Amino acid sequence: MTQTGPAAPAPAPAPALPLIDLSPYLAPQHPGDRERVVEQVREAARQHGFFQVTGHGIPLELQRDLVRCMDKLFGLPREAKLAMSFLENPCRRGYEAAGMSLREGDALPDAKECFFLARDDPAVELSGFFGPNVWPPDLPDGDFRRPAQAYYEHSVALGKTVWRILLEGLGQPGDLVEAFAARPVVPMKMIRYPPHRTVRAGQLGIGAHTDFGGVTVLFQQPGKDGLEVWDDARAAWIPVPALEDVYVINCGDMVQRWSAGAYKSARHRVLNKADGERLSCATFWHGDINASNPLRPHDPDRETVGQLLVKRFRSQYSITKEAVAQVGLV
Ligand SMILES: O=C(O)CCC(=O)C(=O)O
Ligand SMILES: [Fe+2]
Repeated sequence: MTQTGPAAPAPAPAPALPLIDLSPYLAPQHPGDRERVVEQVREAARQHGFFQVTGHGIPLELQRDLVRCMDKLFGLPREAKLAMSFLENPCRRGYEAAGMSLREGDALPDAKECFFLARDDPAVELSGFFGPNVWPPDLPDGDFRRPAQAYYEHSVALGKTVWRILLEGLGQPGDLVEAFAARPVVPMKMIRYPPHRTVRAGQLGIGAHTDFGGVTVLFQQPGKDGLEVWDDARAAWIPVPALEDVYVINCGDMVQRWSAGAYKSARHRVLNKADGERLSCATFWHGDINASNPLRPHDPDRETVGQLLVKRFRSQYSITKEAVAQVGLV
């Protein structure tokens, strides 16, 4: 007779990030709709620093245009991409080749390649915080520039909405976001991860890191999984599925610091799990360069967005003396 012991415990369900519908906040139908969303976001940002959103207001057609834009851009010959190098650009707009980002502690640099853009201002101002974008000369405006800009504006609007919700979550008037958004610094990064089989053993798409600034609005190409978020409570990575029309939102270090830890800046990384390449696009909504902490307006620390950005980048890139002076750092 075979003895059957107690049934093995069922494996714990894979943890998942909260999925929040923003539409009751953007277009409330019932009393309490907005408050409920604010509460959901506050809890998710407290516990994980990351959450997924639907009902976000970015049209699906624009998301599809964005994928086409990225396909065309990263499909250009290597020389054409290198001719747009962000290292040659006073505003750090343009192309970053694979292998250029190495994080402290990682053995190998990131496998990803990127393309940076932001609002297309006519002239370089504030030593490169604002200025013109780089546009690929070989791609017609209708194939890249126009759809990329339209997408950019929508992702900027979503970032601002999330900031408003985060403010309300800490009991601040949502309208504080208007001064904070007077002329916000919002870089956008298009990213292509090569197929996993082509990268070296141990090389990550993007190594584990926290985002340094405000709110990140992340588009993932549908079906191209790879993003993982560190969960302190379980001491494990949470995989984040790449779902159509679902955005990932996360808080950066500035938000964690300015909220006195009420909102978390969580570590995350990308290991391309898709068969082929993986595309994503991150919009980093930092805030007005001269604004200080809107999450706790009585914070005695009056450090500004510009000062934090310069401090962060000074160690990484060659920030000019003028930029340091312009944000009031010596
Ligand atoms: O590509 C992704 O899914 C995440 C990208 C990311 O974490 C970043 O660019 O900071
Ligand atoms: Fe990130």
